[in-house]
Amino acid sequence: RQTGTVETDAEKHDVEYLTPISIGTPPQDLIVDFDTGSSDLWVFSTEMAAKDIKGQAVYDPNNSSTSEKLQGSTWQITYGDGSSSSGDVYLDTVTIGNLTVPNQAVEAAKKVSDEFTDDPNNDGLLGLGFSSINTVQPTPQNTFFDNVKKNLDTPLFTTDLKHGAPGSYNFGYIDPAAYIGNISWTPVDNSQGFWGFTSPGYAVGTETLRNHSISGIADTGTTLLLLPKSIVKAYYSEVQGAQYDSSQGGYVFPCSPTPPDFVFGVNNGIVTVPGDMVLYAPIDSANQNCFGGIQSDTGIGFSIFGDVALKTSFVVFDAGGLQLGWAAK
Ligand SMILES: CSC[C@H](NC(=O)[C@H](Cc1ccccc1)NC(=O)N1CCOCC1)C(=O)N[C@@H](CC1CCCCC1)[C@@H](O)C(=O)OC(C)C
Repeated sequence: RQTGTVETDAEKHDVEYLTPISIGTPPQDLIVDFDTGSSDLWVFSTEMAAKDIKGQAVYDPNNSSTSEKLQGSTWQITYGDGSSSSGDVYLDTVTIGNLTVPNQAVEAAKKVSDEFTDDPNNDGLLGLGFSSINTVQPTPQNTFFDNVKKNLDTPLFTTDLKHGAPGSYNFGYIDPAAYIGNISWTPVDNSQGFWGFTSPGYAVGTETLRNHSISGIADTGTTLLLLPKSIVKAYYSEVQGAQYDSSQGGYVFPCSPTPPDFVFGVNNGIVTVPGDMVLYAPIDSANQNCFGGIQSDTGIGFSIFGDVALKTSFVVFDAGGLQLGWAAK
Protein backbone atom coordinates (compact mmCIF):
# COMPACT_ATOMS: atom_id res chain seq x y z
CA ARG A 1 0.00 0.00 0.00
CA GLN A 2 1.22 3.50 -0.76
CA THR A 3 0.97 7.12 0.27
CA GLY A 4 1.89 10.24 -1.65
CA THR A 5 2.40 13.99 -1.33
CA VAL A 6 2.69 16.83 -3.83
CA GLU A 7 3.35 20.55 -3.29
CA THR A 8 0.85 23.12 -4.53
CA ASP A 9 1.70 26.75 -5.22
CA ALA A 10 -0.56 29.72 -4.49
CA GLU A 11 -0.88 32.24 -7.29
CA LYS A 12 -1.16 35.99 -6.60
CA HIS A 13 -3.84 36.65 -3.95
CA ASP A 14 -4.19 32.86 -3.67
CA VAL A 15 -6.65 33.13 -6.58
CA GLU A 16 -5.93 29.50 -7.44
CA TYR A 17 -3.53 26.78 -6.33
CA LEU A 18 -1.50 25.05 -9.04
CA THR A 19 0.05 21.60 -8.75
CA PRO A 20 2.47 19.65 -11.02
CA ILE A 21 1.45 16.35 -12.63
CA SER A 22 3.07 14.13 -15.29
CA ILE A 23 1.24 12.41 -18.14
CA GLY A 24 2.47 9.79 -20.59
CA THR A 25 5.72 8.08 -21.59
CA PRO A 26 8.13 9.79 -21.62
CA PRO A 27 6.46 11.95 -18.92
CA GLN A 28 4.96 15.27 -20.06
CA ASP A 29 4.90 17.77 -17.16
CA LEU A 30 1.88 20.04 -16.74
CA ILE A 31 0.70 22.26 -13.89
CA VAL A 32 -3.01 22.03 -13.10
CA ASP A 33 -5.65 23.20 -10.64
CA PHE A 34 -6.75 20.41 -8.23
CA ASP A 35 -10.49 20.96 -7.90
CA THR A 36 -12.62 19.15 -5.31
CA GLY A 37 -15.63 20.89 -6.93
CA SER A 38 -15.43 18.88 -10.18
CA SER A 39 -14.44 15.39 -11.36
CA ASP A 40 -12.79 15.67 -14.77
CA LEU A 41 -9.04 15.54 -15.38
CA TRP A 42 -8.66 17.67 -18.49
CA VAL A 43 -5.60 19.38 -19.97
CA PHE A 44 -4.63 21.77 -22.74
CA SER A 45 -3.61 19.62 -25.71
CA THR A 46 -2.12 19.60 -29.19
CA GLU A 47 -5.69 19.11 -30.45
CA MET A 48 -6.51 22.75 -29.69
CA ALA A 49 -6.34 25.66 -32.12
CA ALA A 50 -3.05 27.52 -31.63
CA LYS A 51 -4.90 30.82 -31.01
CA ASP A 52 -6.48 29.34 -27.85
CA ILE A 53 -3.10 28.51 -26.29
CA LYS A 54 -1.26 31.44 -24.66
CA GLY A 55 1.67 30.13 -22.63
CA GLN A 56 0.13 26.96 -21.26
CA ALA A 57 1.90 23.59 -21.48
CA VAL A 58 0.01 21.07 -23.63
CA TYR A 59 -0.43 17.29 -23.58
CA ASP A 60 0.50 15.57 -26.84
CA PRO A 61 -1.00 12.05 -26.88
CA ASN A 62 0.93 11.25 -30.09
CA ASN A 63 4.14 11.83 -28.15
CA SER A 64 3.29 9.22 -25.53
CA SER A 65 3.93 5.51 -26.14
CA THR A 66 1.39 4.64 -23.44
CA SER A 67 -1.52 6.77 -24.70
CA GLU A 68 -4.54 4.96 -26.05
CA LYS A 69 -7.51 6.83 -27.53
CA LEU A 70 -10.83 6.05 -25.81
CA GLN A 71 -12.66 5.71 -29.12
CA GLY A 72 -15.99 7.54 -29.36
CA SER A 73 -15.66 9.28 -26.01
CA THR A 74 -16.07 13.03 -25.57
CA TRP A 75 -16.41 15.46 -22.66
CA GLN A 76 -17.79 18.95 -22.09
CA ILE A 77 -17.75 20.87 -18.81
CA THR A 78 -19.03 24.25 -17.62
CA TYR A 79 -17.93 25.58 -14.21
CA GLY A 80 -19.70 27.76 -11.68
CA ASP A 81 -17.97 30.87 -12.99
CA GLY A 82 -19.23 30.16 -16.51
CA SER A 83 -15.88 29.03 -17.90
CA SER A 84 -15.97 25.88 -20.03
CA SER A 85 -13.95 23.38 -22.05
CA SER A 86 -14.49 20.26 -24.16
CA GLY A 87 -12.64 17.60 -26.15
CA ASP A 88 -11.92 13.88 -26.47
CA VAL A 89 -10.36 11.26 -24.21
CA TYR A 90 -7.17 9.17 -23.93
CA LEU A 91 -6.10 6.58 -21.38
CA ASP A 92 -2.55 7.25 -20.28
CA THR A 93 -0.21 7.01 -17.31
CA VAL A 94 -0.61 9.86 -14.81
CA THR A 95 1.83 10.48 -11.97
CA ILE A 96 1.29 12.82 -9.02
CA GLY A 97 4.22 12.95 -6.60
CA ASN A 98 5.21 9.31 -6.18
CA LEU A 99 1.77 7.91 -7.09
CA THR A 100 1.15 6.53 -10.58
CA VAL A 101 -2.12 5.44 -12.22
CA PRO A 102 -1.43 3.48 -15.45
CA ASN A 103 -4.75 3.85 -17.29
CA GLN A 104 -6.12 7.19 -16.14
CA ALA A 105 -8.71 8.89 -18.35
CA VAL A 106 -6.99 12.04 -19.58
CA GLU A 107 -9.44 14.43 -21.19
CA ALA A 108 -7.65 16.28 -23.99
CA ALA A 109 -9.10 19.72 -24.69
CA LYS A 110 -10.04 20.70 -28.24
CA LYS A 111 -11.81 23.88 -27.08
CA VAL A 112 -11.46 26.06 -23.97
CA SER A 113 -13.25 29.31 -23.06
CA ASP A 114 -11.34 32.59 -22.91
CA GLU A 115 -10.97 32.40 -19.10
CA PHE A 116 -8.66 29.41 -19.58
CA THR A 117 -6.78 30.85 -22.56
CA ASP A 118 -6.20 34.01 -20.50
CA ASP A 119 -4.82 32.10 -17.48
CA PRO A 120 -1.29 31.30 -18.73
CA ASN A 121 -0.14 29.40 -15.64
CA ASN A 122 -2.97 26.87 -15.58
CA ASP A 123 -2.66 23.88 -17.95
CA GLY A 124 -5.91 22.20 -16.91
CA LEU A 125 -7.91 20.80 -14.02
CA LEU A 126 -7.65 17.64 -11.96
CA GLY A 127 -11.03 16.86 -10.44
CA LEU A 128 -11.09 15.50 -6.89
CA GLY A 129 -14.88 15.42 -6.62
CA PHE A 130 -16.85 12.16 -6.87
CA SER A 131 -16.70 10.28 -10.19
CA SER A 132 -20.53 10.35 -10.41
CA ILE A 133 -20.28 13.84 -11.96
CA ASN A 134 -17.50 13.09 -14.48
CA THR A 135 -18.69 14.49 -17.84
CA VAL A 136 -17.21 11.88 -20.22
CA GLN A 137 -19.83 10.39 -22.55
CA PRO A 138 -20.99 7.70 -23.30
CA THR A 139 -19.19 6.20 -20.26
CA PRO A 140 -18.17 8.49 -17.33
CA GLN A 141 -14.59 7.91 -16.18
CA ASN A 142 -12.96 7.66 -12.73
CA THR A 143 -11.00 10.46 -11.12
CA PHE A 144 -7.30 9.99 -10.35
CA PHE A 145 -8.19 9.64 -6.67
CA ASP A 146 -10.83 6.95 -7.35
CA ASN A 147 -8.29 5.01 -9.43
CA VAL A 148 -5.41 5.33 -6.94
CA LYS A 149 -7.34 4.85 -3.70
CA LYS A 150 -7.20 1.02 -3.76
CA ASN A 151 -3.40 1.32 -3.59
CA LEU A 152 -3.45 3.81 -0.71
CA ASP A 153 -2.92 2.92 2.95
CA THR A 154 -6.33 4.52 3.51
CA PRO A 155 -8.78 6.01 0.98
CA LEU A 156 -8.42 9.70 1.80
CA PHE A 157 -6.54 12.82 0.76
CA THR A 158 -5.74 15.94 2.76
CA THR A 159 -5.33 19.59 1.79
CA ASP A 160 -2.98 22.05 3.43
CA LEU A 161 -3.45 25.21 1.34
CA LYS A 162 -1.60 28.28 2.60
CA HIS A 163 -1.78 32.05 2.28
CA GLY A 164 0.83 33.13 -0.29
CA ALA A 165 3.02 30.09 0.30
CA PRO A 166 3.33 26.59 -1.11
CA GLY A 167 0.95 24.08 0.44
CA SER A 168 0.43 20.37 -0.13
CA TYR A 169 -1.99 17.64 -1.12
CA ASN A 170 -1.32 14.32 0.65
CA PHE A 171 -2.81 11.02 -0.47
CA GLY A 172 -3.42 8.00 1.76
CA TYR A 173 -2.31 9.39 5.13
CA ILE A 174 -2.95 12.05 7.74
CA ASP A 175 0.28 13.83 8.65
CA PRO A 176 0.11 14.47 12.42
CA ALA A 177 2.72 17.25 12.04
CA ALA A 178 0.45 19.16 9.66
CA TYR A 179 -2.15 20.26 12.21
CA ILE A 180 -2.66 21.20 15.86
CA GLY A 181 -5.43 20.23 18.31
CA ASN A 182 -8.16 17.82 17.32
CA ILE A 183 -9.71 17.13 13.92
CA SER A 184 -13.44 17.96 13.87
CA TRP A 185 -15.25 15.36 11.75
CA THR A 186 -18.55 15.88 9.92
CA PRO A 187 -20.45 13.55 7.56
CA VAL A 188 -20.22 14.11 3.80
CA ASP A 189 -23.29 14.21 1.53
CA ASN A 190 -21.91 13.18 -1.89
CA SER A 191 -25.36 12.88 -3.54
CA GLN A 192 -24.52 15.78 -5.90
CA GLY A 193 -20.99 14.51 -6.53
CA PHE A 194 -19.43 17.09 -4.19
CA TRP A 195 -17.81 17.03 -0.74
CA GLY A 196 -21.00 18.41 0.83
CA PHE A 197 -21.53 19.07 4.53
CA THR A 198 -23.70 21.14 6.86
CA SER A 199 -22.16 23.59 9.30
CA PRO A 200 -24.32 24.12 12.41
CA GLY A 201 -23.64 27.85 12.74
CA TYR A 202 -21.38 30.87 12.54
CA ALA A 203 -20.09 33.81 14.55
CA VAL A 204 -18.68 37.24 13.71
CA GLY A 205 -15.61 38.25 15.70
CA THR A 206 -15.67 37.06 19.31
CA GLU A 207 -19.46 36.62 19.64
CA THR A 208 -20.93 33.20 20.48
CA LEU A 209 -21.88 30.83 17.63
CA ARG A 210 -25.34 31.57 16.18
CA ASN A 211 -27.43 28.47 15.34
CA HIS A 212 -27.85 28.74 11.58
CA SER A 213 -27.33 25.65 9.39
CA ILE A 214 -25.10 26.30 6.40
CA SER A 215 -25.17 23.59 3.70
CA GLY A 216 -22.23 23.78 1.38
CA ILE A 217 -19.29 22.07 -0.24
CA ALA A 218 -15.56 22.07 0.43
CA ASP A 219 -14.20 23.31 -2.90
CA THR A 220 -10.47 23.82 -3.53
CA GLY A 221 -11.32 25.20 -7.00
CA THR A 222 -13.27 28.18 -5.68
CA THR A 223 -11.22 31.15 -4.52
CA LEU A 224 -13.56 32.68 -1.96
CA LEU A 225 -15.91 31.71 0.88
CA LEU A 226 -19.42 32.03 -0.60
CA LEU A 227 -22.21 32.04 2.00
CA PRO A 228 -25.95 32.79 2.27
CA LYS A 229 -26.75 36.46 1.66
CA SER A 230 -28.19 36.91 5.18
CA ILE A 231 -24.95 35.74 6.80
CA VAL A 232 -22.82 37.87 4.45
CA LYS A 233 -24.93 40.94 5.33
CA ALA A 234 -24.64 40.15 9.06
CA TYR A 235 -20.85 39.88 8.73
CA TYR A 236 -20.34 43.09 6.75
CA SER A 237 -22.71 45.00 9.06
CA GLU A 238 -19.82 44.74 11.54
CA VAL A 239 -17.16 45.94 9.09
CA GLN A 240 -16.62 49.71 9.08
CA GLY A 241 -17.35 51.27 5.69
CA ALA A 242 -18.35 47.98 4.04
CA GLN A 243 -20.73 48.23 1.13
CA TYR A 244 -21.93 46.16 -1.79
CA ASP A 245 -20.21 47.47 -4.93
CA SER A 246 -22.06 46.22 -8.01
CA SER A 247 -19.21 47.30 -10.29
CA GLN A 248 -16.87 45.01 -8.34
CA GLY A 249 -19.56 42.34 -8.01
CA GLY A 250 -19.34 42.07 -4.23
CA TYR A 251 -18.74 43.68 -0.85
CA VAL A 252 -15.78 46.04 -0.59
CA PHE A 253 -14.45 47.83 2.46
CA PRO A 254 -11.41 49.91 3.61
CA CYS A 255 -8.31 47.69 3.79
CA SER A 256 -7.71 48.90 7.37
CA PRO A 257 -8.53 48.35 10.13
CA THR A 258 -8.50 44.55 9.85
CA PRO A 259 -12.10 43.28 9.76
CA PRO A 260 -13.44 40.85 12.40
CA ASP A 261 -12.78 37.10 12.21
CA PHE A 262 -15.46 34.85 10.72
CA VAL A 263 -16.08 31.58 12.58
CA PHE A 264 -18.10 28.61 11.30
CA GLY A 265 -19.00 25.39 13.09
CA VAL A 266 -17.90 21.92 12.02
CA ASN A 267 -19.83 19.39 14.12
CA ASN A 268 -18.93 20.37 17.71
CA GLY A 269 -15.75 22.19 16.66
CA ILE A 270 -15.14 25.54 15.01
CA VAL A 271 -13.05 26.92 12.13
CA THR A 272 -11.83 30.51 12.38
CA VAL A 273 -11.24 32.55 9.23
CA PRO A 274 -8.96 35.36 10.49
CA GLY A 275 -10.05 38.88 9.58
CA ASP A 276 -6.89 39.42 7.54
CA MET A 277 -7.96 36.49 5.33
CA VAL A 278 -11.26 38.27 4.67
CA LEU A 279 -9.16 41.11 3.24
CA TYR A 280 -9.03 39.24 -0.06
CA ALA A 281 -7.32 41.80 -2.33
CA PRO A 282 -7.03 45.57 -2.79
CA ILE A 283 -9.22 46.91 -5.59
CA ASP A 284 -7.21 50.10 -6.10
CA SER A 285 -3.52 50.81 -6.58
CA ALA A 286 -3.50 52.94 -3.42
CA ASN A 287 -4.62 49.81 -1.53
CA GLN A 288 -7.32 51.90 0.11
CA ASN A 289 -10.27 49.58 -0.48
CA CYS A 290 -10.34 45.80 -0.44
CA PHE A 291 -12.56 43.15 -2.03
CA GLY A 292 -14.00 40.80 0.59
CA GLY A 293 -13.02 37.13 0.79
CA ILE A 294 -16.57 36.41 2.03
CA GLN A 295 -19.25 36.94 -0.61
CA SER A 296 -22.79 35.75 -1.35
CA ASP A 297 -23.63 32.29 -2.71
CA THR A 298 -26.78 33.68 -4.42
CA GLY A 299 -27.66 31.74 -7.54
CA ILE A 300 -25.45 28.72 -6.82
CA GLY A 301 -27.91 26.71 -4.73
CA PHE A 302 -25.47 25.93 -1.91
CA SER A 303 -22.61 27.59 -0.06
CA ILE A 304 -19.00 27.13 -1.11
CA PHE A 305 -16.22 26.76 1.45
CA GLY A 306 -13.52 27.73 -1.01
CA ASP A 307 -9.84 28.58 -0.60
CA VAL A 308 -10.46 31.48 1.84
CA ALA A 309 -11.92 28.90 4.27
CA LEU A 310 -9.68 25.97 3.34
CA LYS A 311 -6.36 27.82 3.70
CA THR A 312 -7.04 28.45 7.41
CA SER A 313 -7.17 24.70 8.04
CA PHE A 314 -5.80 21.23 7.47
CA VAL A 315 -8.70 19.39 5.82
CA VAL A 316 -9.18 15.62 5.45
CA PHE A 317 -11.30 14.43 2.51
CA ASP A 318 -12.11 10.91 3.71
CA ALA A 319 -13.81 8.80 1.01
CA GLY A 320 -13.64 5.68 3.20
CA GLY A 321 -15.60 7.12 6.08
CA LEU A 322 -17.45 9.60 3.79
CA GLN A 323 -16.54 12.43 6.15
CA LEU A 324 -14.64 15.71 6.17
CA GLY A 325 -12.16 16.51 8.92
CA TRP A 326 -11.18 20.12 9.73
CA ALA A 327 -8.27 21.01 12.01
CA ALA A 328 -6.40 24.18 12.93
CA LYS A 329 -2.70 24.47 12.00
C1 LIG B 1 -19.31 30.23 -8.05
S1 LIG B 1 -18.08 29.06 -8.30
C2 LIG B 1 -16.84 29.94 -9.01
C3 LIG B 1 -15.55 29.16 -9.09
N1 LIG B 1 -14.54 30.00 -9.70
C4 LIG B 1 -13.73 30.74 -8.96
O1 LIG B 1 -13.75 30.79 -7.75
C5 LIG B 1 -12.66 31.50 -9.76
C6 LIG B 1 -11.47 30.55 -9.91
C7 LIG B 1 -10.46 31.09 -10.87
C8 LIG B 1 -9.21 31.43 -10.41
C9 LIG B 1 -8.23 31.90 -11.28
C10 LIG B 1 -8.54 32.05 -12.64
C11 LIG B 1 -9.81 31.73 -13.11
C12 LIG B 1 -10.78 31.26 -12.22
N2 LIG B 1 -12.29 32.72 -9.07
C13 LIG B 1 -13.17 33.78 -9.09
O2 LIG B 1 -14.27 33.65 -9.60
N3 LIG B 1 -12.74 34.95 -8.54
C14 LIG B 1 -13.61 36.15 -8.62
C15 LIG B 1 -13.63 36.84 -7.28
O3 LIG B 1 -12.29 37.13 -6.88
C16 LIG B 1 -11.55 35.93 -6.68
C17 LIG B 1 -11.41 35.16 -7.98
C18 LIG B 1 -15.65 27.91 -9.97
O4 LIG B 1 -16.24 27.94 -11.02
N4 LIG B 1 -14.86 26.88 -9.53
C19 LIG B 1 -14.68 25.70 -10.37
C20 LIG B 1 -13.20 25.43 -10.63
C21 LIG B 1 -12.52 26.63 -11.32
C22 LIG B 1 -11.00 26.46 -11.29
C23 LIG B 1 -10.26 27.57 -12.05
C24 LIG B 1 -10.76 27.65 -13.46
C25 LIG B 1 -12.25 27.85 -13.52
C26 LIG B 1 -13.00 26.75 -12.76
C27 LIG B 1 -15.31 24.48 -9.66
O5 LIG B 1 -14.81 24.38 -8.34
C28 LIG B 1 -16.81 24.63 -9.67
O6 LIG B 1 -17.40 24.89 -10.69
O7 LIG B 1 -17.43 24.51 -8.51
C29 LIG B 1 -18.85 24.48 -8.57
C30 LIG B 1 -19.36 23.39 -7.63
C31 LIG B 1 -19.36 25.85 -8.19
